[in-house]
Amino acid sequence: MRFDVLTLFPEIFSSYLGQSLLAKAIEGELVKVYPHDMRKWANDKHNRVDDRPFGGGAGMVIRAEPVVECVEAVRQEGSQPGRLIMLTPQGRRLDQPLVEELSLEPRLLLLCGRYEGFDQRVSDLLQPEEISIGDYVLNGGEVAAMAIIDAVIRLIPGVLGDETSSVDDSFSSGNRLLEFPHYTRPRVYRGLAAPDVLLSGDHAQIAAWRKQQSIERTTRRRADLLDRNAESKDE
Ligand SMILES: N#Cc1c(-c2ccc3cc[nH]c3c2)n[nH]c1N
Repeated sequence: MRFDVLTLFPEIFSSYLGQSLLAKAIEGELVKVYPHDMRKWANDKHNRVDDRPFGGGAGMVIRAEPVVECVEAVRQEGSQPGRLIMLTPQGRRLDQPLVEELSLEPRLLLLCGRYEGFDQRVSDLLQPEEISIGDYVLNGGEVAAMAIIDAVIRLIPGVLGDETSSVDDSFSSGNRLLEFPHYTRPRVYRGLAAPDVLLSGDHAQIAAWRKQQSIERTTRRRADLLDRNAESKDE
């Protein structure tokens, strides 16, 4: 799977690309991530990538020309145009079903804004899909792009080792329960002991305990997910 990230701050992705899971996926040629600096396409006489908004108001707007030309050029680099996604607070909320859908794409182009956002002609000409990672305001689309890459690569076959699977993750398709609590050595830490059932070797009992813990935790913290669980079972 190929990700092209179009941004004004490609350096943000340098250390992110080195994080272990992604680095292994890149090393294993399961994933490729290409940051692109949109400033390279700011070729007007002032080499400006942004400008003041028509109609006045605070902040700056990213000019359409460098963005449209960057997208067109980057698309030429690959064997297929890819699914173009603009990160924006106004977009469709990212959830696990959408992550699963995106993980089936061979190529994603992630368009990261800054300042007050993009000139509207970027959307008019490129018709990007708009996605938001949540109802809070970030300073740009880069963190959202990393969230999408991070969530998607977990679902690409071979990225997670054999010992780890995304199947039982909270929110994976059909699974709307929060994870159960985890414990590891030492058995007792500062007077707090790991539950005996986890050391019993009785896998049926362990599975039952974990399921109960997930249900209790979800009921306490995210009862809304239980409603969605019920709805999806009715479908
Ligand atoms: N996705 C997303 C976002 C953003 C976002 C995205 C792009 C820009 C460009 C300037 N400010 C931005 C905020 N805020 N909150 C989200 N969930």
